[in-house]
Amino acid sequence: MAEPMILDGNDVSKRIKDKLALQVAALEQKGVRPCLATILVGDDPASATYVRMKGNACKRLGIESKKIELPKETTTKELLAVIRELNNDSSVHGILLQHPVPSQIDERAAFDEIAIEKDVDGVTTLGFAQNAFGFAHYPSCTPAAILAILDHYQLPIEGKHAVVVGRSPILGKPVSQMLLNRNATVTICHSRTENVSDFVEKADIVVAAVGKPNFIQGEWIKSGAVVLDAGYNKGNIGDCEYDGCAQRASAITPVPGGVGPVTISMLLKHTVEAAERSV
Ligand SMILES: Nc1nc2c(c(=O)[nH]1)N[C@@H](CN(C=O)c1ccc(C(=O)N[C@@H](CCC(=O)O)C(=O)O)cc1)CN2
Repeated sequence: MAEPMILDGNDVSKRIKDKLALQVAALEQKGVRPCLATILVGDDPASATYVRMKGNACKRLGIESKKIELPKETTTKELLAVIRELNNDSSVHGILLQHPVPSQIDERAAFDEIAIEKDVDGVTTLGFAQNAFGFAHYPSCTPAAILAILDHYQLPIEGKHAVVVGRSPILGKPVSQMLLNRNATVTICHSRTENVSDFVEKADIVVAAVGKPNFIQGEWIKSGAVVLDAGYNKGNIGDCEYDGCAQRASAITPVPGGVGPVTISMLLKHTVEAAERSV
C-alpha cells in the first residue's frame, strides 16, 4: 500500500482558529469578549494539563477564560451550586466541566446542570439528544473534531461503513450519531463486543475511541480505510498501533497532532458562537 495521507490536526486546528480570530475581532467591535469558564475538580495531572491547554488556547485567541479549581473532596451539591452561578453570570458564554470528576460526584447531574446555551462542550443530555437528531448547536468537541477533519480533507462519509470502537457519552456514542446523520452505515463496538477485529476489518472508516493504548492492530485495518484515532492515553499514545495501521490505511490521524488539537479548536469555536448568539 502507498504511504497514507497524514491527517494533520495541527493544520486543521490552525485554519479553524484563523477564522475564529476574525469572529473574535468582530465581537470586540460590538463590545463583547467571548468567555469560557473551565471547571477542574481535584488534582488529576492529565486533566489539569488539558484545562491549562484550553486556557492557553483561549488566551492566544483573545477569549477570556475564567478558571475555577475545586478541591477533590467537592460534593455534587457544591459543584452544582458553582455551575448554577456560572449559568447566571451573563459575562460567561460557555462552561466546560473537565471529565473525569472524582468518583463521589454525580457527573451526569453536574453536566446536566449546565445551561444548554452555555453547553459548548456538548455534554448535557439535551445537547446529546439534539446532536442525535442532527440539530445541536454544540456537539461534543472530539466528535465535532473528527467530522471537521473528515470534511477538511473531503473524505466521503455517505454510504461508507464506519466502525466506532467505544461508546462513551462524550465520544463513541455522539460520533456514531453524527456519522449516521451523514448517511454512513455505523457499527459500534464496545467492551462486550466479541471479536472486535471481525468488525474493524470491514470498516471503510475506523474511529478509535477505546481509551486503551495501541488497541487497534494494523492487521485489522482494511486496505484503504480511513483511520481516526481519538485516543489520548498516557505518554501521548493513541488507541491505534500507528505503524501497522498506517501501512494499510489510505489516511490516518497521528497522535499527537491529530484529533486532539482540533478538539480544543472546536471548544473555542463553540464558545465564540455562544458569544455571537448572546448579542
Ligand atoms: N469535558 C471534557 N472532558 C474531556 C474531554 C472533552 O472533550 N471534554 N476530552 C478528553 C481530553 N481532552 C480534553 O479535555 C483532550 C486531550 C488531548 C488533547 C490534545 O490536544 N492532545 C495533544 C497532545 C497533548 C500534549 O502535547 O500533551 C495531541 O493529541 O496532539 C486535547 C484535548 C478528556 N476529558
